[in-house]
Amino acid sequence: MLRTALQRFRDIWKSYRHRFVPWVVLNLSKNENTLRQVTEHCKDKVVPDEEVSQSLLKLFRLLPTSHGAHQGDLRAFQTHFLTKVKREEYHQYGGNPMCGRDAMLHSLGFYIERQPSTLPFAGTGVFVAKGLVPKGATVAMYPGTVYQAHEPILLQSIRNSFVFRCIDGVLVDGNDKGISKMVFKSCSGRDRMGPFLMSDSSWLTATPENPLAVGQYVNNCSNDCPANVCYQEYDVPDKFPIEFYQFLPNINYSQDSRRPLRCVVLVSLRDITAGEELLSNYYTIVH
Ligand SMILES: C[S@@+](CC[C@H](N)C(=O)[O-])C[C@H]1O[C@@H](n2cnc3c(N)ncnc32)[C@H](O)[C@@H]1O
Repeated sequence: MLRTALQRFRDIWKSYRHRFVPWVVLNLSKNENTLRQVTEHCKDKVVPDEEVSQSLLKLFRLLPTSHGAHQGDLRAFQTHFLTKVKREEYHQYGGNPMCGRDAMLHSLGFYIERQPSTLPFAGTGVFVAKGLVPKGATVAMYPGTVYQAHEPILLQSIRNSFVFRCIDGVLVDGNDKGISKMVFKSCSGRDRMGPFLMSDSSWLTATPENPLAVGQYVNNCSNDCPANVCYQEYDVPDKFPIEFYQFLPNINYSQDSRRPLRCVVLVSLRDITAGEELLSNYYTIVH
């Protein structure tokens, strides 16, 4: 009897896709209507990965590429590596890349920013500050250090409400303070490819260079305010241009991880207008 109960608990626990412990344990009973139910794994993605790639590349092409490369490296990069499309857009703006906010507005048609949440006692939230987010758009990224299921995260996870769990057990620690911050910076400084950084650590500051990288501040929906965005895992494809890794706000904890870099993006479930707060489902059950 005890074994059956334990088995049942294990099955339910495994089927949770995203969970921010102990938030789930304490609040699920109050917010049962906010559960997202997905019938099969393959139906979990709201938009194909290719669409996510296109949105990211549209934005990254307009961001300043200076950090992580020296002037000489940069010149070489601009001459030899810049893709044709990027070069055209770069020159269209007089060779001056835009600031993150303008780049986002120009490429995606909206920008988002952190502000005090409209929900009681919910701290900081993320809002659409300008423009319109169409349904199915990549609205934000969940930054942080990526731990494979077998890697140790105990110390970093203590009193940390920013540890995001993917269905395959991969964890993303999106805390921008304390030991989590130190771990991200150390991993980010470790990994380089020639002149290029392999990740962006500016999400740890108040002004991230990639303006999408504030997804860790998106709050959970309530019974009265339904979710308007949902999480979606995105494994960076092999063909992703090396020069744009410097804008990805995720890094593997382990240097010898053989898996593609796991990112998590937030995708809009409906059109979202300026002034609205982004709200996700912290609990998704995949049957
Ligand atoms: C991933 S963090 C989100 C960012 C958080 N709002 C902050 O300012 O640090 C998760 C935490 O946000 C708070 N939170 C999220 N959704 C909430 C809601 N609907 N009502 C109250 N608090 C919420 C809880 O404290 C939860 O542990």
